[in-house]
Amino acid sequence: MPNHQSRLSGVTELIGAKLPAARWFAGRNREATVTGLTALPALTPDLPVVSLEIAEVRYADDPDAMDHYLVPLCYRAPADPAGPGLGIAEHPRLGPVGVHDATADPYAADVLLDLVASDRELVSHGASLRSHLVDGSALRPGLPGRRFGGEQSNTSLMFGDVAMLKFFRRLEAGDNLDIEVHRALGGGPAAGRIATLFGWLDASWIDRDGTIHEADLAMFVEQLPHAVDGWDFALDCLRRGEDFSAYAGSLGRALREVHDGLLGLGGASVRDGVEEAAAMRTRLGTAVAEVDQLSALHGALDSRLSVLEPLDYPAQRVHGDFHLGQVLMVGRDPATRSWRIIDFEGEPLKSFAERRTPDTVWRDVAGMLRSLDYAGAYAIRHEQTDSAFAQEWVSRAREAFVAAYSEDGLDSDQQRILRAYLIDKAVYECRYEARHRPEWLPIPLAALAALAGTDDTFDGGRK
Ligand SMILES: Nc1ncnc2c1ncn2[C@@H]1O[C@H](COP(=O)(O)OP(=O)(O)O)[C@@H](O)[C@H]1O
Ligand SMILES: O=P(O)(O)O[C@H]1O[C@H](CO)[C@@H](O[C@H]2O[C@H](CO)[C@@H](O)[C@H](O)[C@H]2O)[C@H](O)[C@H]1O
Repeated sequence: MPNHQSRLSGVTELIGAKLPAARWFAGRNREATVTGLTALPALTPDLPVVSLEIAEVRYADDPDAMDHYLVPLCYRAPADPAGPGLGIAEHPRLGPVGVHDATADPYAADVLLDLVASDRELVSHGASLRSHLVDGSALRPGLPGRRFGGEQSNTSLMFGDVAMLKFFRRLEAGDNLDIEVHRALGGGPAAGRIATLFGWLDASWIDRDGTIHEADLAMFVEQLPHAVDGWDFALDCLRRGEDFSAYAGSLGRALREVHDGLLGLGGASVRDGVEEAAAMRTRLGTAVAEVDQLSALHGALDSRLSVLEPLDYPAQRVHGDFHLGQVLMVGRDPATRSWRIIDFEGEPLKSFAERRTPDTVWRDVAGMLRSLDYAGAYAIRHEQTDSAFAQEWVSRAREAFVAAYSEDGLDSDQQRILRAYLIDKAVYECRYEARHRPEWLPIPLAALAALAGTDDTFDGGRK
């Protein structure tokens, strides 16, 4: 066994006990065990020791499956004034230590900034940790680090008002999709639609079986100024009674520019309508098995998907999980503020291989149309917004988004394709809501009831 392997039953057990409750742990509803914890080369020689560690996770329901999660730690003396952190554990080299979450530790934040602000490789016992600096021009020494407090599925550190370091929690073997897209679009015509990439961290390590693993660990980007999440921005408009169509139009143009840029990442291919309809039917079947309320719509939705079968249509790299939470309105001045698109990691319920496969741009268009519908439905259900106003708000926003995205409007095939992807997205949402937020399930269910109707086309904004 390579001796960089932590072999810390104490620390491994402690992390194993904490992991199931972590916001970022995707296996919360499964019986999961941390079967190993591998320390990458330490970032500091003496206590406090900052150490990025990789937890190997296995599942009782699928013994062949294994995930790797990134766990940034900071070991401190047990009597350190910072307290015990996650708990005290026995470290084989350091002895008893307080095990702290490095993403919540100001000293660790300084050390991490120092790492990402340089081009460096640290090597120890067959494991390697590398920082790649692409653009350090905005960085200043001593930028204070703090953990980002907003909603997210990974964990980010903010440095001053300049930079953001996003740690990917569930690691993907090889290149991370988000970094790949930011690298590919940076410097090109769509660069203004995304955050500037400052750099990234990657690593390789050897597990107990001698298998070599490689993964990207973190993305270091520009902190977008005065950024408001598109979901909050849209709901504020609804609350103020403000029309969203101009914002939706600029969002449509932004998506179009990003899609044009993404074409350069892997090029164009073709999606086979027969295969895609079959894949959507499989996903529908899975959702029906998980969500009882869907069974009444199963037959009608299944037959609506046949619309794809005679069609072959272009595919390329896309965003994959495009909704209002994945766009930020940036800037304070209403005259100059504009949209940025973030988080190109794709749908969390898909495998990494599926997320990388070229897809149709209509998946992203459908995602945003569904999201606009969600905003209106949420306002009606949870904020007592007038129903007629909210429905009109949604229709106008959806029409403006599609019109700006497509410039010349949709031909009849595109309308049919879009309709099928609206169904597929709402089916996905039913699974997502049933698992995470059952009280929101009526929103995609209502959309599916409308989409199960007999019309095969996308009727402007209304369905
Ligand atoms: N470059 C950025 N600048 C400022 N805030 C950002 C930036 N990127 C993301 N955020 C904030 O972080 C939140 C989560 O980002 P996201 O990339 O979706 O993370 P995750 O994949 O972990 O869910 C966003 O909704 C936004 O509020
Ligand atoms: O965690 P991610 O941002 O990758 O996306 C997941 O969570 C989203 C909810 O936070 C979920 O989006 C659904 O709810 C949104 C409102 O909260 C709505 O705007 C989206 O249209 C709707 O799909 C997303 O599907 C899921 O992948």
